[in-house]
Amino acid sequence: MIDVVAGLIEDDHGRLLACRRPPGKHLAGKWEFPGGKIEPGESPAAALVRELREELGITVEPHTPLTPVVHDYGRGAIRLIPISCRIVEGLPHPHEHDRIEWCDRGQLAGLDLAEADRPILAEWLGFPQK
Ligand SMILES: Nc1nc2c([nH]c(=O)n2[C@@H]2O[C@H](COP(=O)(O)OP(=O)(O)OP(=O)(O)O)[C@@H](O)[C@H]2O)c(=O)[nH]1
Repeated sequence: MIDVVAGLIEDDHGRLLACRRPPGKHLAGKWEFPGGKIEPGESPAAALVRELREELGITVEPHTPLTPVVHDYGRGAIRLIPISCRIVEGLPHPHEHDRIEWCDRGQLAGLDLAEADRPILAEWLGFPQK
């Protein structure tokens, strides 16, 4: 099982940052929540901070963990661990995605999201709006 952390980055308008996987990668063209594989001995929150620095050039503060999702795309199972977070420094620039987009609830519902991310988005959409 490979543990992967994914950040639900919320802005002040209640939107989430969605990122599109680039051509040539597994799940190219699918949208996801940015993050990546957790290294041995690393906590999910620490992995999230490290990955979002690398991928987007931002520093985040992890907040609430959501329910992890185990999924197999046919090449071994991943455990996707979602954590909501806020940006405390920097503006996101895509270093590893071909598009990034702040999405409101309607836009999120219409995204061609990676399969493992769908229950995560459903859980987040079920939270009361601020
Ligand atoms: N970062 C991230 N990965 C996700 C999400 N949803 C999802 O299924 N994944 C899958 O989790 C795995 C780890 O992703 P990654 O971004 O760290 O790794 P990668 O694409 O460089 O590695 P890979 O191509 O060897 O799998 C990938 O297979 C990716 O497709 C998500 O929301 N965020």
